[in-house]
Amino acid sequence: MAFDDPTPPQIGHGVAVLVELPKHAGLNGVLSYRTTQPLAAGQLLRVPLGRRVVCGIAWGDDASGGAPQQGLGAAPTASDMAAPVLRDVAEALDALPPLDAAWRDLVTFAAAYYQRSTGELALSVLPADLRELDGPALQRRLRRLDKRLGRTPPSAPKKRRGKAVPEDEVTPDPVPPPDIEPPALPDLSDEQQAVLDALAACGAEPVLLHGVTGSGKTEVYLRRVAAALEAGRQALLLVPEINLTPQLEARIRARFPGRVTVAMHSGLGPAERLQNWLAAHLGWADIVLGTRMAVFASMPRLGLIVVDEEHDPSYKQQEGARYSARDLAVWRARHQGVAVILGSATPSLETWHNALPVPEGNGRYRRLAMPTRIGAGVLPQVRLIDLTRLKEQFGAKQLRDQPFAPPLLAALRERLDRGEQSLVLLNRRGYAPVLHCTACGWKSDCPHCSAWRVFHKLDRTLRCHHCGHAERVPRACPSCGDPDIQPVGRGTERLEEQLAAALPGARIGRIDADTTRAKGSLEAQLAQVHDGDIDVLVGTQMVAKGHDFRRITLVASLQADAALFSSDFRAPERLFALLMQAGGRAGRDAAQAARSELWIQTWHPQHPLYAALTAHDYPTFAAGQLLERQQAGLPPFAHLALLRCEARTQEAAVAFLAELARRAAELQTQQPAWAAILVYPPVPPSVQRVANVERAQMLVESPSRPALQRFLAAWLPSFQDEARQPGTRVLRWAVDVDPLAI
Ligand SMILES: Nc1ncnc2c1ncn2[C@@H]1O[C@H](COP(=O)(O)OP(=O)(O)OP(=O)(O)O)[C@@H](O)[C@H]1O
Ligand SMILES: [Zn+2]
Repeated sequence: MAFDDPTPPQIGHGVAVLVELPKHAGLNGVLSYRTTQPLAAGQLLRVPLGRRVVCGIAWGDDASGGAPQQGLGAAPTASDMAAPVLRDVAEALDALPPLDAAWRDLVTFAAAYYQRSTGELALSVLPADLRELDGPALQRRLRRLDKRLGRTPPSAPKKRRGKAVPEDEVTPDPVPPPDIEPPALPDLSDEQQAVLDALAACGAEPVLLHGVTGSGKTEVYLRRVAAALEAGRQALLLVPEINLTPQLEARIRARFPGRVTVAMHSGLGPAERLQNWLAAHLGWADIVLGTRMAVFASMPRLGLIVVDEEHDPSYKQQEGARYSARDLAVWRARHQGVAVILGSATPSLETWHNALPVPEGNGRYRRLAMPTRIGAGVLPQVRLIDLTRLKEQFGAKQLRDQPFAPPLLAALRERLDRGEQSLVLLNRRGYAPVLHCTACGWKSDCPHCSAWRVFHKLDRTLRCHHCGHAERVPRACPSCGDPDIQPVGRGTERLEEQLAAALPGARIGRIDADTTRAKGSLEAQLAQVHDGDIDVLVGTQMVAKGHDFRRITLVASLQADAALFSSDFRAPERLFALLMQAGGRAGRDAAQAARSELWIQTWHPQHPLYAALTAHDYPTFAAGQLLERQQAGLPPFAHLALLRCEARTQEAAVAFLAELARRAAELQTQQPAWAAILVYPPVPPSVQRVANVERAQMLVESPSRPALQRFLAAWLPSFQDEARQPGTRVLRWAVDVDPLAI
């Protein structure tokens, strides 16, 4: 690759600079400029672009083929191309070391894989504030950071006329931690010890740590982090949603006093995000704890990557470059020759398949298991309640008004009497998913979306969860005027109300997206649970994962069945993971574990998913799912891309995709290797219209990943072409490689 060339451009020569330009611009984001000083590849710059001055990254010398950026945004003509007059680099931010080759390779790979421009991806993963900084502002930020961390800022690299600044000279040395008494460590369980021995021996091979909930995976991560820090390296810890686990950050800081831990996630303010990024990039931070965006952290001494709860869908970015941070973490670790640990009690089927030995799987990862809970704690006993029998016994009305089977209610009361906590899961917020008029059949649909508006009783609104459209609840039916409009179905608000009625005196709490909007409110509510101020917690999947609740001994899931029959082939996998994780919140204290239970109310108690769940048997569940996937030609046995299109009308969206399909067929006749790729007809997604925009999607399936990659790259120009056609009514289109939700 051209940018690996360590020779910097000569003074007065052209330099290729990466700027934030989308792929549509056709340049992959590389433009040429003139420089009057030697620039190392990866150096952050300020460069003129059109009428603005923007952030750029020196990407190699001019031979790497940037288009000239000249004039005031004028399009280059053929004669300009012959003798380009380059604009000058405005400024080099040389108080910062350049982004290293490993980082540049990572963004180059990610951009190509997810079909984005390198410039767009590379700059979008830098903190917004960094992109705005000029030299003096950067100096001020560095001094502030230096004060906070007590480190000396790097001096600007020595300028040597026409000579490279070798990368190892700008890579910071690790700073020895101050002498602070480390906290006492727990004695490792035999399983933890065995896993750690194996990890110490297995070098940079990717590892799946398959440990049941409460088996002590976090302790294993922390020991490996400690080993990396001792070796003078930095550690990167990825978690699905950091707000959900404030505990973890505190635990890491307590474990590594004197070391610098920084967080990277979207909940941080811009100034803090920049500080933390700088600390990582300068090598001052030893540990980076972050969500998916942190996979792009610049870490010059990276020595370990951990991906906790690797199966979690939030590792997949759902807009812009739709990258999978888990997959990029594995790529990055392999590319840099560092260890990566993927941890989960319910691995994604892709990862499981990678970790199964040949011939069942493909043996790419090492699999290490921790099948038992810490302190001889047992996993919760699973109890299935047959809703069909319940309905026969009590009638439909009773089931609506009082949604708990009598034995479940008795079990909840028992917990209450013993002073233990319960968690009731319902994956639907609001009071009721729809309001309905008993006289004329009117339903609270959203005028802008193909969806119902949800009834929120607290503020008496009807709110669309897709477009946000909210209105006061009408007093009477807007269609026929009848005053008898009724909530249909149940959300967490209503469940909270029904629980309060069924369990007089119990302190009931609710945690969902509605109760946690204010900053800090989730932390406060979780603290209430941990402090024992709540007896029964009602919540959505937000509370099902990751939390180390010590006093919960009962978890109940009230209506989970929908996922069994979803058109999304990943729905059963997600349901299994959710229920396993939710059950995993119960009985985490070994003293109480023996009587911990996971209750599931279902219309389909015979379903094999529930049988596997009852036996806590992930491998059997996974084997069944993998067999189905293999027979149906689905991931991990095939590779998918999903094309999404938005337009004012459904016809326009479908026509756009249909035209692309036609062009795909043309391409396929040209290249025999692409003949096996299937392009399915365009279809509307489950919610077809959102905020008055019609959506359509088209699935592309390939038995080979490289073939799909090359095919998409060849196909993409026709998208740009088609979208530029005069009279096109397409608003947006996007390519989602390895889509998670179909
Ligand atoms: N060796 C040990 N000795 C005593 N306690 C331990 C040990 N290892 C872990 N623990 C404790 O056991 C509990 C569960 O551990 P941890 O949270 O790491 O489990 P986990 O495998 O990450 O679970 P989950 O997948 O449910 O998040 C924690 O409270 C932790 O402090
Ligand atoms: Zn809407």
